[in-house]
Amino acid sequence: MSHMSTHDEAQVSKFLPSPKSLAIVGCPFSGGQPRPGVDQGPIHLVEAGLPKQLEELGWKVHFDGHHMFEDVSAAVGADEPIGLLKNPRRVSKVCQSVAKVVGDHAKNGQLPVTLGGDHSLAMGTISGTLEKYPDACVIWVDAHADINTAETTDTGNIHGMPVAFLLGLGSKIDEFAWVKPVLKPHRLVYIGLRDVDAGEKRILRENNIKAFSMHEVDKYGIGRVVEMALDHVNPKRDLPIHLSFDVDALDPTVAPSTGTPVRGGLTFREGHYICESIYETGCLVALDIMEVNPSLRDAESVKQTVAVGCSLARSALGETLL
Ligand SMILES: NC(=[NH2+])NCCC[C@H](N)C(=O)O
Ligand SMILES: [Mn+2]
Ligand SMILES: [Mn+2]
Repeated sequence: MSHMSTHDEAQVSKFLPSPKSLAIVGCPFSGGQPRPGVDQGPIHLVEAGLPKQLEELGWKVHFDGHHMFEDVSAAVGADEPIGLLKNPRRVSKVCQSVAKVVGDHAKNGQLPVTLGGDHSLAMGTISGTLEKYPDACVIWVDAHADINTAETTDTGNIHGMPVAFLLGLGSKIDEFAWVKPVLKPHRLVYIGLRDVDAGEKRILRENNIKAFSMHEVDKYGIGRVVEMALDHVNPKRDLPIHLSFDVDALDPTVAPSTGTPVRGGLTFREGHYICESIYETGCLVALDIMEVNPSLRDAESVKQTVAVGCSLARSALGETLL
């Protein structure tokens, strides 16, 4: 049964030194989208006990407070839109500083766990990861593709655009010149998509980007989908993996407190299965948990969404059911 071996073998990391060590990068930032409150996501995740939960999984956990970005905001001042793009300078500066923090942790041999905050932050986290691991692949779990360019965006919300910046798509914007086109289309795969704009569908097609929408999850089941996704970006399971998890990939009944919920999403188990399987590869080098917004919906929904954010992180970092 060697083909079924991974689940019961304690998988050691292929890229991190031991003892295994992670750094929580709390990013209370909401400038990539219009709804206030998503900046409180990381604060709630930490207050719910995430650092201690990860310690209990055997990680040495570094957390020295959230990154407040005050200096950045002060330096930016008034932030007029550039074309349709909202808060462009603030988003750019914050992501640039996140890239530095994440990159430094990665270079120290720590696994950065970035807590959002809105998904524009992934422009920073993935830039940081790729600086240390240039051949890393990205698994993007989301209801949305977040691959709009300055030309295709309808909303101007930059949390719908980070992937385009990382791939170097769309017109160049001076304020984002620090974002290098470090990600290659064949090193990116999506799981969970179900609300993709027309312009984004064209971009996915034209760039041959592999995506497993909810249609494929229904058709093949999550087990096959994760296997096919890994076979696409990491066929030999020898490349580092950056997992960027937007909680709106989950069905709104599972993760209600998020800014752009879309019905028909991943079940609780499907979401956790993705995280568990990626941990089992031994290739995970960075994790993002994004778009928890504790100011949306009722108190019970908030508690549920924060708890699910914590449990996704635990699953990606080694928690098993048995
Ligand atoms: N990270 C997210 N929740 N993104 C939602 C993006 C929605 C839409 N496609 C937009 O560009 O505005
Ligand atoms: Mn999303
Ligand atoms: Mn997203």
